[in-house]
Amino acid sequence: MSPVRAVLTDIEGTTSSISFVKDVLFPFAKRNLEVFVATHRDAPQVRQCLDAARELAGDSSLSDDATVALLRKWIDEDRKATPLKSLQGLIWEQGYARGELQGHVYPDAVEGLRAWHAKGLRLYVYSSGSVAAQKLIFGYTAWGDLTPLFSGYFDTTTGPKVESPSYARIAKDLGLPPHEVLFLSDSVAELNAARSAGLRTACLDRGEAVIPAGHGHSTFHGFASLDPFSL
Ligand SMILES: CSCCC(=O)C(=O)COP(=O)(O)O
Ligand SMILES: [Mg+2]
Repeated sequence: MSPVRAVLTDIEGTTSSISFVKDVLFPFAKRNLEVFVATHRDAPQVRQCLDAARELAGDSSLSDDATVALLRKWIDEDRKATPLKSLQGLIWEQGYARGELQGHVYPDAVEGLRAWHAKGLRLYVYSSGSVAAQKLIFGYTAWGDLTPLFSGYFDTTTGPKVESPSYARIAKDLGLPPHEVLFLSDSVAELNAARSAGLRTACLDRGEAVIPAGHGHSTFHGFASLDPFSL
């Protein structure tokens, strides 16, 4: 079988802690959403997010205030809705720029990504967080800006992470046969979808969440023991 040429990685639970996303990023967005929308409601990107949220909710007559309330509810429910994810990215951008947020990346993930990049592997991100948010979490880390390691980013505009056509689309975009792409995630539903599209897969079990047994994906507790060339 031909070797792995690219690694496509999830963020939350894979390169970065679930707790950082759920206990730091989401509350930050929830806390700042109302003021952010009030301050930027005329910016085209913000208007577009609000309109798209109303459309998703099936109620184009929702006021901005009601839409903000709905978005706050979606944050609590961890909805992977594209307009919510775009707005979160815009709010986090301010937090990173002001030094109120620092992107969490596990030290073993930093080392692994650097080593694989140095060996010529192409690295990509696929997260439910918007591409802008992905660039921020890797751009503002304790190790500095890690974004030069990555060749590209994919978010929910490519498709849901639990649907196999999304992975087929990404492999096509990379110009690689699916089996030359290794997908890393802590979500069995995502790994199953990637495997159905023909990608190689590895499950990250960092002990932060319960991962059901019997899924059949090679499992690793961090990047240190994970050699993409041996999978
Ligand atoms: C880009 S950091 C924020 C991640 C995020 O918003 C999220 O919902 C987690 O998604 P993932 O696909 O990385 O599990
Ligand atoms: Mg994840």
